[in-house]
Amino acid sequence: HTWGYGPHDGPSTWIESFPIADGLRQSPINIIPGQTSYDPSLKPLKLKYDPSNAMDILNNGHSFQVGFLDEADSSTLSGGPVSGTYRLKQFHFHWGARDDRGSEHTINGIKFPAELHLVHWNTKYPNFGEAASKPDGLAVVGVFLKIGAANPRLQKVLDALNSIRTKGKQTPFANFDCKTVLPASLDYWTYDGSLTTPPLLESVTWIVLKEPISVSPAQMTKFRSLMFSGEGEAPCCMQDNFRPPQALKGRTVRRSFK
Ligand SMILES: NS(=O)(=O)c1ccco1
Ligand SMILES: [Zn+2]
Repeated sequence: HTWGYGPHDGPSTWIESFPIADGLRQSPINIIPGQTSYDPSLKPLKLKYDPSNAMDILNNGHSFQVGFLDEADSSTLSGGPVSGTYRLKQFHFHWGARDDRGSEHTINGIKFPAELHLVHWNTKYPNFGEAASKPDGLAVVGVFLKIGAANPRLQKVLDALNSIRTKGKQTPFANFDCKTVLPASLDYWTYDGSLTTPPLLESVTWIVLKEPISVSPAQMTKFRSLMFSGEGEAPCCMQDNFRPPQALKGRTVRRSFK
């Protein structure tokens, strides 16, 4: 019985197998900008991505993810709220069945149609798996998508979805520069949180960008053309694969901008 996003295996049931679901630093959260604190000691985010590190694109039955070669410090995150160097492992998205929902983080209760997560692990640990179990092990950059003009920078990813329609399908995905999907501004909110999918490990320094990137309704339809289900199973559209906001439990959300 694996987890999912449906009525019988969705976010409200995850606590049964993953008791940390009710922990002190769970993600996502609702960000209330008026209640965040500007921290002048926060450094600018330093992101360096090597397009040749892009390896493959996979439908894992919960989302799709683009995987990166992480054997060297060629695609890294440093600066911002973290110390040390974090290597890019993968990026993926969360989205809704309709344009009025889909993001995991919310701003003043507002949901965006989708949210991009770029997942990085701290090189003080030997690999992603080890890092994922440490309180400073991971750093995830979250980028909101908002409905607007078609985003040409997403097209290469969207075109690859035709090859990974069902759960477990994977195909090569080479030469992709993640910088091209980021917004102009790297202003961010940051807080201590967790993975937003099981095992919900409390190892993530969240870095949520203030500026969204655009996506068109037609491009959103392409996201929704993926399947949670495997080939030959009853088709079940991949949509609403987001966890709702979790309790802040006393945490402070800092911002890098005035
Ligand atoms: N959604 S997320 O970025 O917190 C994540 C990465 C791996 C598992 O869950
Ligand atoms: Zn995610």
